[in-house]
Amino acid sequence: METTPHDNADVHDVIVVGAGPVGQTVLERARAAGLSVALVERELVGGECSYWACIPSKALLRPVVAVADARRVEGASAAVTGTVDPRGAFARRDRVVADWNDSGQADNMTALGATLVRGHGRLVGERRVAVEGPDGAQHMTEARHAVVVCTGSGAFVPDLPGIEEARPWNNRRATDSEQVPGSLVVIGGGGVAVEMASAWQGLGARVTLLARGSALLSRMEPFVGEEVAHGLAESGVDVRTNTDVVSLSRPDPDGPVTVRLAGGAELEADEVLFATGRTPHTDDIGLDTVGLAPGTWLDIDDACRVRGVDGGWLYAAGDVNHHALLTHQGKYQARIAGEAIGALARGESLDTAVWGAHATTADFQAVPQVFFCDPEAASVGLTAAEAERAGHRTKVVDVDMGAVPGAYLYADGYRGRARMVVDLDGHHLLGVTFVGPGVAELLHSATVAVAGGITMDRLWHAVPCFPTISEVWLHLMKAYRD
Ligand SMILES: Cc1cc2nc3c(=O)[nH]c(=O)nc-3n(C[C@H](O)[C@H](O)[C@H](O)COP(=O)(O)OP(=O)(O)OC[C@H]3O[C@@H](n4cnc5c(N)ncnc54)[C@H](O)[C@@H]3O)c2cc1C
Ligand SMILES: NC(=O)c1ccc[n+]([C@@H]2O[C@H](COP(=O)([O-])OP(=O)(O)OC[C@H]3O[C@@H](n4cnc5c(N)ncnc54)[C@H](O)[C@@H]3O)[C@@H](O)[C@H]2O)c1
Repeated sequence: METTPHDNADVHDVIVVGAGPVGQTVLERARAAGLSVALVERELVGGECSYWACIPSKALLRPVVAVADARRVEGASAAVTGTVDPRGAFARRDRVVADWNDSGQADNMTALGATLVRGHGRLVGERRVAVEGPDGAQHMTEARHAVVVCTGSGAFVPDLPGIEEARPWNNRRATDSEQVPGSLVVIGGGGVAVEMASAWQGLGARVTLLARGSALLSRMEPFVGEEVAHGLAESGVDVRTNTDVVSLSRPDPDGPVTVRLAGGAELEADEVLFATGRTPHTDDIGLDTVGLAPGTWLDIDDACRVRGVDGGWLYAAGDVNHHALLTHQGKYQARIAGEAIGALARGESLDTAVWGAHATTADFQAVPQVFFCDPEAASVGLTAAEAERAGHRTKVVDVDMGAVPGAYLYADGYRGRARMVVDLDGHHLLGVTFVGPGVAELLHSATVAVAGGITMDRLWHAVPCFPTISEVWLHLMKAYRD
């Protein structure tokens, strides 16, 4: 590493701000391209995903879904004699988040050859990042080639009357809590709401879910929200759609919270969780010093370069660009960005053609998503409505998964649905959706088919094993051809 003569800034090829899964992946690809990298992190190496989102939420859901699965199998159900043990679930959760200690992940980053700089990073003009350390000291860094913003997102909580007094949970308390509240009101109808309602009901809370829209998981096919609402209700969750929260209060700090609804009704609960979306971590990262508006999602081109910044040195990957707020999709963008930075550093030009090495094409055509509630919901690509809006001529094929032998062997009275959306001009899949127990691991087959543009004639030759749930593909293909 060298330093600039005028202000002793440390010079690296690449500076990555934010060491969540996305920043870590940029680092890995940049190192693979032979570039030196500084990784700036203000909190925990591993980000929201490792400590307060994907990992702990799935750790809390797994025992709940495992017990629900066993209860659906005659013979096995007799072995389920009690409820989920929250202490065991919390202990397992604590283990998988390494007790919120990031030394293992930090060591992995330095083992890759990165310089880890602890502190809050802010852009200071072109290719420069000032890092304010935990002790308040400023450390200046400068990049030869690129700065990559991977600062992620935080919970968005609406500014309702009484919100502060109510001390609501957000995704952090919903994933790191050590106690099961007697009752919990969950506000929202997206992924965090349905997963956390599933988890906390299974852990023993009485959960009420309040969604302001008419459906849950409204970005997926409409039948998904219906099936998930049915599953939540079966597990005991009180699901209410078309319900607007107007104010909250908790007059006694140790007492219950009151949630007031439009129309005048009130609900009382031990805790209230806002699962109402995300806000980008861009309000205090020096965007104004490079001509961008603080607090906004960062608009990027195909290779993840931030639009509106001259010179193409500023990149943004992960939640912060708002393409798809998912770890795997952010890591995909990170791989593309890392490869692009490496190619440009070698003096090569970029391949930003559709599905090219430096284009995030999958962000637009093949984003896979799984919600790990009970039942699981999984989709990739376009819904039927999205395909129609985009002007495709389509055939939509639906099947009842309960008729698939692998499914009815998996669970008695298996309840699930699948849909594929076929492009009638290209004869390939635009989107696939599954909802039902155990469908999460089916999804990658659909992702390969959608991203690969595999024709329906060739897909007819992809034989799913008997009797797996994957035979749903055969049912879909037969329904399509017949
Ligand atoms: C409850 C919940 C469950 C989820 N489950 C899933 C799931 O199962 N699967 C999935 O794919 N996605 C899931 N997501 C979404 C997933 O968590 C995000 O898409 C993912 O964390 C994005 O990764 P990231 O690296 O962009 O950001 P983050 O994980 O948010 O990491 C950003 C990092 O940047 C650091 N940082 C921020 N600002 C600065 C600064 N100025 N200087 C230095 N460091 C900074 C932060 O401290 C943080 O460590 C879930 C989200 C939630 C809320
Ligand atoms: N398994 C997974 O992959 C997984 C799990 C959870 C979350 N995530 C991702 O994390 C991101 C955040 O999830 P999320 O569920 O918080 O956001 P979301 O955007 O998916 O859903 C937000 C919900 O809150 C509602 N809402 C928004 N403002 C509101 C208000 N003022 N009052 C009442 N309701 C309001 C919306 O109508 C919507 O139902 C999503 O992009 C999601 O994909 C992924």
